[in-house]
Amino acid sequence: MWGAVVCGDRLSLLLRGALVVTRLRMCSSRVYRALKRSPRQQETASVAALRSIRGPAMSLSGKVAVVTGAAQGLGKAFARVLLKNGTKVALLDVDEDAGAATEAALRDEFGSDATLFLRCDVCSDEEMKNAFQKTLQQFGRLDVVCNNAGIINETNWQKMVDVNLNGVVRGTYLALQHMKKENGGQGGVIINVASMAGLGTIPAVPIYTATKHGVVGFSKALAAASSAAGYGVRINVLCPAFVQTAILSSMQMEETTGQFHSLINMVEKLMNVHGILEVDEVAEALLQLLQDETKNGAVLMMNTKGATYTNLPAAGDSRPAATHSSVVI
Ligand SMILES: NC(=O)c1ccc[n+]([C@@H]2O[C@H](COP(=O)([O-])OP(=O)(O)OC[C@H]3O[C@@H](n4cnc5c(N)ncnc54)[C@H](O)[C@@H]3O)[C@@H](O)[C@H]2O)c1
Ligand SMILES: CCCCC[C@H](O)/C=C/C=C\C=C\C=C\[C@@H](O)[C@@H](O)CCCC(=O)O
Repeated sequence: MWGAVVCGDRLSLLLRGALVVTRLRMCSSRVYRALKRSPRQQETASVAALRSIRGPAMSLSGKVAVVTGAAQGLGKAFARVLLKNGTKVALLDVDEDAGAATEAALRDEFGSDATLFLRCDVCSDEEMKNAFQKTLQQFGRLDVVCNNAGIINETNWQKMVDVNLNGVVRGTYLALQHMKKENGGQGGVIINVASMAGLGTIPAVPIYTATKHGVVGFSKALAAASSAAGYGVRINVLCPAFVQTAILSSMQMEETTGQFHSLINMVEKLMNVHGILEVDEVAEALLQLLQDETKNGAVLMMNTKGATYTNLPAAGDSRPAATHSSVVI
């Protein structure tokens, strides 16, 4: 009889252990790879690769962005890379303390007028609407929206669906409302953060997997609609593999009875295959999706081996999905 067994501490201890073992293994192999290449070669390879496939570049200087889930982790790294490129950033997050601390740190680094923290739950229509309004009041325009907030909680899966999928839909539609040209907006770009779990599957977290597949499908469909309607808004998806942030250690996993170790082993195997990225590496990929004006409906997946655009079929394209494009960064 299928039933869910909440594994709680034992499972998270096992996973933390797997994370530590994997990280040590990955560190040693990444150190080995890094040592094999000189710093210049390493720098050249990564910067040239990122630039080599970029189309005409959108300037970020003087632009305004909203980033959800910006108090820590990937969202904080996204906010920082945008600020480094001259963008003003509204930091939206439900965690008031972390958000205020991140705002203070980023103001110290980029100036008091560069960023604004707004406590905001992406599950709330009212709070999201108000946060977008306050962003426009503060900075006068809106050019970039990164719907990044997300959680992993297979126990309270309804909440996870609300944050990971409904929150992305809410942020995307608010972005369109303020940016699309038919409403008097200047156009812009939306980056929705999915995961490689949105392109394949992680059996240990089936509902998380579903939310990320939903983000990919929604974003690609709306990108095609935006293009057809002439909104002037590009919509792209970022699908990182594992990244060193709090989400991995904070998750509560519920799983079917009797497959405990096999599910954990699958996650550990995926970690070995994909490695564990640093947040700044993913932030560089975000820049590419933002600035490459040829990218609309693009899905950029990345792990420690590099980044690849996947060729998921566009709307109306009946050909089978060829998952990988030729370019690897
Ligand atoms: N870390 C990874 O391995 C990984 C891999 C692929 C994709 N992702 C995705 O990246 C995104 C960011 O995750 P992270 O790894 O930085 O996690 P994180 O836990 O470090 O940061 C997530 C942030 O979102 C905020 N948040 C959570 N619920 C919210 C809500 N209802 N409203 C507003 N803010 C909320 C949290 O307070 C936190 O600051 C998520 O969508 C996650 O699914 C993470
Ligand atoms: C229990 C850990 C949850 C971590 C969630 C976070 O989003 C990290 C995900 C990291 C990697 C996921 C990899 C999934 C890989 C396989 O599903 C693979 O089939 C994907 C293939 C995609 C493709 O080639 O197009």
